[in-house]
Order: sequence, then C-alpha cells, then structure tokens
Amino acid sequence: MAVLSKQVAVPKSGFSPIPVIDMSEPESKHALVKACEDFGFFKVINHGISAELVSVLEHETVEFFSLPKSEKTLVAGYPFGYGNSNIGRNGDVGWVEYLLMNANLDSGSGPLFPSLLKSPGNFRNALEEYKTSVRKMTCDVLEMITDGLGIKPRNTLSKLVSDQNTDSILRLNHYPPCPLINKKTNGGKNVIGFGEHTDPQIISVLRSNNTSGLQINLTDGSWVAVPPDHSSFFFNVGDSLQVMTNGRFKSVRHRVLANGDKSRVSMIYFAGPSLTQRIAPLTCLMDNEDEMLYEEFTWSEYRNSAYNSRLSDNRLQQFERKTTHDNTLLND
Ligand SMILES: C=C1C[C@]23C[C@@]1(O)CC[C@H]2[C@@]12CC[C@H](O)[C@@](C)(C(=O)O1)[C@H]2[C@@H]3C(=O)O
Ligand SMILES: O=C(O)CCC(=O)C(=O)O
Ligand SMILES: [Fe+2]
Repeated sequence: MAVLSKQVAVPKSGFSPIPVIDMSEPESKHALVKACEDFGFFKVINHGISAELVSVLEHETVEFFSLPKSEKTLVAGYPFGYGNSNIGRNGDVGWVEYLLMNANLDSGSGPLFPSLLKSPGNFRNALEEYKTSVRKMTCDVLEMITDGLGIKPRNTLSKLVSDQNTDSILRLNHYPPCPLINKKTNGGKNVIGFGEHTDPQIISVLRSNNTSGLQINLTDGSWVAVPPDHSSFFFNVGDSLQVMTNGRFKSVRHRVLANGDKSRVSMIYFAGPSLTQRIAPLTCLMDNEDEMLYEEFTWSEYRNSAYNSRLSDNRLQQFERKTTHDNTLLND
C-alpha cells in the first residue's frame, strides 16, 4: 500500500462540538438547519435503521476485505469496483482500500459484485436493504431540513435523490491498522487514510465502526476529531447543496487519519441527483437583494469536472459568479 506521511495540524480534543440531531423529535428541524449552516455536518440518532442490518453489512464488508488481494482485484475497476491506495485518477493516495458501487435502485449490484465471497447472497441482500433504508432516512432528513428552512413543498430537496435514476454511490472503505504510525520511526507524524476534500453530491451519510480517524474542518480552519459512534449516522452537506442554498449551508471539508492499532471500516452513501438535474440557488431561499453566488450547472457537468480534479481542490471555485460587490471592488 502506498503511503502518504506528513505532518498535519493536531485536532482540538476534549468536548465535541458536533451537533446531534434526534430524528424522533420534530423540533430538531431548527437545530438541523443551524448544523448545516455552522458545520455542514451533524450526527443523527433515533434514526430507525435496524442495528442488525448494519451489523450484517459490516460483517460481510469485513469478509470481503479479508479476501486475498488477488481475488479482490478481480473486481477492480473505475469508477466502480475495488480500489487500493489510489483514490480517483488524478494522483491521490491514502492508507485505504475500498469498494465503490453504483447505488441506483435499478442498478442491482452490477457485474462487479464480488461473487468470490463464501456467502455472496448475504452481502448482496445486506447491500440492497442498506441502500433502501439509508435512502429513506436521507429523504426524511432532507424533508426536515426543508421544513426548517420554511420551504414548500416538503419534497423540494428529497425528490432530487429519491428517484430510480439518481446518480447515488455506495462506498465501503477499509483502513487497515498502519504500522508506520510509530513515534520512534516516523517522529509521530500522521498518515493520511483519505485526504481532505468536500463531497460533490447533495448530502453524504456515513456510518463507521468504533475506530476513530474522521475529522472535519471548522470555519476557523481548525480540524476537529469526530468521536466514532457505530450506532449513529453522520451526515455531511455536499457541494451541490451548498450551491442550492446559495452558500448558506457549508459543504464541509473532511479527512480520515489512519490508526496505528485498529482497522476502521466505514460505509458512505453519497446521495446525488439525476445526471440532467440543474443545480442552482433555490429562488425561494433568496431575498430580493441577494445575488446568486454560483453559475448554474447540471449535475453531469459538475460530476465530470469533479472527477477531473484532485481530492483537495476547491471544485466550486470555477462556478463562482462575480457579484456586484466584487465588480465594485475591481473598479475602485
Ligand atoms: C480524486 C477524486 C476521488 C473522487 C473523484 C475525485 O476526482 C474528486 C472527488 C472524489 C470523491 C469524494 C467523495 C466520494 O468519495 C467520491 C466517490 C466522489 O463522488 O467524489 C470520490 C471520488 C472517487 O473516489 O472516485
Ligand atoms: O471513510 C470515511 O470515514 C470517510 C471517507 C470519505 O470521506 C469519502 O469516502 O468520501
Ligand atoms: Fe468524503
């Protein structure tokens, strides 16, 4: 596995500022909107997803990653399939192996489905049930957000990701314990599991085992560790939702640091719209004097441009509009 070892800022420790949203409490909608504005990140509890389903999928995922490398690479591919160390096609590497799958309702598990497993049927069923449950929870969260924003109809956002033909992805990540994290040999430097980035889609839903590593970047530039919680889900605002809210919601930068002792296993559902969906600030969220901060684009255009970029790039920059304020400054 290729290694990227570099000195990274030490995250704040102690009390965790990560907002916790109780899905069984309708009034959480206000805290939800504030979390999207202040952090672009929140943890969801009382979500109603079966712990049994999640633990079966985790078990099957661990089984898959335990296969010999020669077998896993039988399902290697791009953009979907097994990958190891290399993230995307533009030179990014991390201490991670992964399985990326199309999460469309009608995609089935595709030709890359790992039939090499002892019990492929269990893995396939767990994946299908997980995608269905997580998509439903994502729609519930997006509807709570629309309510909190005072937008009607309630499905303004959820309809973008609930369809048969949305461009959603399911990613299983495995970060093996990293022997390079040893103070004597590398001077206590961190090893990057998954480099800092924002997610291009509308919203992402992450569940991991109890191994730490995920960090988010606060608006003051500092990194904060996200305490792992295997029974909860973590949501992060993606670039497309930042644009649709005209910058009101923040697409949070995040990264994963490798762990010296324990493996981390995570599953992330990236809720994306259909390829032809127009992404632009929602006029119902704008006041008369507000200016659109972004040029409009289709999800297909944005996805193509994102997949040609490096992980840490600011992908939205090229879609930012010059505002009257910028033009005034230029003319002064
Ligand atoms: C370096 C890259 C990997 C990525 C495609 C990209 O060119 C830039 C965006 C990356 C990202 C981040 C969120 C998701 O993990 C992902 C699947 C996505 O949609 O955008 C990855 C892409 C990837 O791993 O191929
Ligand atoms: O594995 C994780 O915990 C996060 C990975 C991530 O951010 C991603 O796959 O986009
Ligand atoms: Fe991510």
